[in-house]
Amino acid sequence: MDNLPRVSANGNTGPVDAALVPRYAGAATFARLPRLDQVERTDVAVVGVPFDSGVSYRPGARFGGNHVREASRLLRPYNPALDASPFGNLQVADAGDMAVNPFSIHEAIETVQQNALDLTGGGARLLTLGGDHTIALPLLRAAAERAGTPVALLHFDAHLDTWDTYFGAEYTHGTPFRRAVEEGILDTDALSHVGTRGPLYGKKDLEEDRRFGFGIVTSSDVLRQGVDEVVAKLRERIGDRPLYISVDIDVLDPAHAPGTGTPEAGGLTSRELLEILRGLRGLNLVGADVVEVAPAYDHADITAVAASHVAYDLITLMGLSA
Ligand SMILES: N=C(N)NCCCC(=O)O
Ligand SMILES: [Zn+2]
Ligand SMILES: [Zn+2]
Repeated sequence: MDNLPRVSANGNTGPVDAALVPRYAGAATFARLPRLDQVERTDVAVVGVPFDSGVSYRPGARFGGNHVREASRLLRPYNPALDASPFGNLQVADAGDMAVNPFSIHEAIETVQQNALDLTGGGARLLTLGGDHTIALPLLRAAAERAGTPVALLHFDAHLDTWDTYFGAEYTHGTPFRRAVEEGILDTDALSHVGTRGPLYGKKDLEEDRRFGFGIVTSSDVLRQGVDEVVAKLRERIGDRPLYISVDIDVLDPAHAPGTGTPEAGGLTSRELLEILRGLRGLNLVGADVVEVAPAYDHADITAVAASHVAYDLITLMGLSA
């Protein structure tokens, strides 16, 4: 362990104390937490996947993880919205980045799956910072293997990501959830998209998506029904199943998340997204990701700040899980 003063509780090594070491000093780990090699056990591992070879439009999400880590320096140890101290309830550590091959999507997918299994071997849960949405497939494979059963999926995104192929390619950022359904790793009674909007290729996209078992809460549903009604519907659909949450940051309106590769107008506010997440307290959250942060299109770290808070609330939820 380094000799930096940390905010620690319940035997868990916490973030470097911002009252004693300026929060902008030193190399960035998520929320200034210890690295994985600095702790003896881990309840939640935060890991980056610097991979964006699966994108269909603007690249750059390979730089997302470190951009979110930099923006996460301002996170504080107590989360009043959930009345919890996530880094005191759990040992959370930053596992660094997976060494994924940028020239072979197939090999990258294998690496993500294997690294996810390695990191969760001792019972830790994973919070992954993307990377493009392709990586959700191997992360779901690992989550289902660890859960020993297909998992429920709550998918926040402007897009369905249940398309079939692009240029004949099966593994892209627009196709992970179709592949996951085909592979039988998702519990098809408990699949939800939230925040969906924008033009599609055709009505067939929605028909196929429904056939796979997905329920959709569109971005306008969130506006018209409100957060509480949406949360109640999601909770009912998920029940006590092992749950994986995948957050494509483009679920947010481009005003709240400009730094992403396939932006769509009319999205959620960061407040709406955080409020929905906070309504999920007590569910059996087994893993989560925040993907598609592309710093080259970000301004004033707007997207990275939102993503870091989403990751923080997801970790808090892991500490409040059933
Ligand atoms: N951002 C994600 N994950 N998918 C977007 C795919 C949109 C498209 O190329 O049609
Ligand atoms: Zn998307
Ligand atoms: Zn997506």
